[in-house]
Amino acid sequence: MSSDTAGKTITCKAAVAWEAGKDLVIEDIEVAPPKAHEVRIEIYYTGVCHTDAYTLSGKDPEGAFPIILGHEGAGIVESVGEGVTNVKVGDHVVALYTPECGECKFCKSGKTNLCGKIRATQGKGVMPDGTSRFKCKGKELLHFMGTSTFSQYTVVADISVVAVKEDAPLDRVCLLGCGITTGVGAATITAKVEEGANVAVFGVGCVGLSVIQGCVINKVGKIIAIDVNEKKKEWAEKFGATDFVNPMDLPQGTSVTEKLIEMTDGGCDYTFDCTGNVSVMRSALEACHKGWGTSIIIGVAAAGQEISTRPFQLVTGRQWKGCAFGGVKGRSQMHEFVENYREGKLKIDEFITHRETLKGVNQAFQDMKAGDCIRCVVDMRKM
Ligand SMILES: NC(=O)C1=CN([C@@H]2O[C@H](COP(=O)(O)OP(=O)(O)OC[C@H]3O[C@@H](n4cnc5c(N)ncnc54)[C@H](OP(=O)(O)O)[C@@H]3O)[C@@H](O)[C@H]2O)C=CC1
Ligand SMILES: N[C@@H](CCC(=O)N[C@@H](CSC=O)C(=O)NCC(=O)O)C(=O)O
Ligand SMILES: [Zn+2]
Ligand SMILES: [Zn+2]
Repeated sequence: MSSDTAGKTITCKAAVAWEAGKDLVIEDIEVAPPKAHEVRIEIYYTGVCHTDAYTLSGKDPEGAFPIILGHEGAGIVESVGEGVTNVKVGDHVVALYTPECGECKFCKSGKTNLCGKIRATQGKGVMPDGTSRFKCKGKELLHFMGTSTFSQYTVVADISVVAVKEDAPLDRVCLLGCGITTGVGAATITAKVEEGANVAVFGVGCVGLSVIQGCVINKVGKIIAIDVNEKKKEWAEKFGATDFVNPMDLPQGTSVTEKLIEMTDGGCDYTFDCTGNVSVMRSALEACHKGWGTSIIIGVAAAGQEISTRPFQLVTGRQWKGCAFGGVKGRSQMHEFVENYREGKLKIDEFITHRETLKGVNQAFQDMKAGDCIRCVVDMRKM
């Protein structure tokens, strides 16, 4: 099968971030055809993640402008470049900001999902050959996280895309492109939380709720959710948290760490930071049980922020870890996530609190900051 547009430049709408800290602007952009080992995708739906807002804010050391943000997208393959064998025209796909080449030192290590093949160019906002496929008003636009899903058409490396079953709704499985997979994977793949373990999850957003979901899947014991927003208690409980702590409500002089240690008879087996706040990361580590407790950092902290603790915390057996995309290998493992959703074993629909059209993408960013939004899905084909 081939499309009428194959080999031609496509003009379409995209939300362009011209400058840090400014609203996105809906523009007509030109999207060049995919080169060898590249795939052009018509993006149907995209989620908006806090990492998009983080880069737009100007706090991301890798953030450069003008750029097309977005990394939680799903759509249909419009055309493929020479040598592409893993997807074909018409395939329903999810874009992967953590690619999987299967051949590099990282992919072959069996120890990580991070793939090294295109990380350097991806971080610079260009395709693996060092150039961009996007143009607007004669200017080149940068790619974001190898995906740029805030465009009606995008070009990605073939190792940055995975096909999903056609009956998996694109307006839902787009969220497997980041938040849900990240949280569930952090719990089940990175931490490998076990039955009966005591867990604390700091930050009850899409990522934190997904960690809770992963903990429920693995039948842990206590799941203590911590959030400064009282409204998140209901959300945490809906997803299976057994307890909720609002650090603002603790008696004067009691820290959240002390509270968690008291609630778990000496500390948690696993804690997860899903806030991106470095002082929360410290509390999460120090709430771990002496001798074996492990804390997983998921949240993305701004440029210049650093974590600290007394080395004694690690000397006495607590471990600090972190993961990107939950430790999930997108091309090998996405299928399992989609199947679990199709079989009713993985929640996705429940995360969608807001929907916007492409024109409403700035509203989606506002929604995200309002505190009552878990995920907003943008319909890229509606203006
Ligand atoms: N490593 C990775 O691969 C990935 C990392 N991320 C990162 O993960 C983080 C979470 O993402 P997401 O779930 O979408 O974000 P959300 O903002 O939706 O969730 C974070 C939650 O943490 C709460 N919070 C803020 N400060 C504190 C605090 N001091 N103590 C307890 N809770 C607090 C927020 O409350 P309030 O609503 O009041 O602000 C909010 O409810 C972000 O930093 C994001 O960039 C996301 C995806 C992938
Ligand atoms: N560019 C930032 C780092 C941002 C970051 O950590 N991104 C995560 C995914 S967050 C998704 O919403 C990630 O994949 N990290 C691994 C990587 O290789 O980028 C900075 O420079 O601080
Ligand atoms: Zn994300
Ligand atoms: Zn690789």
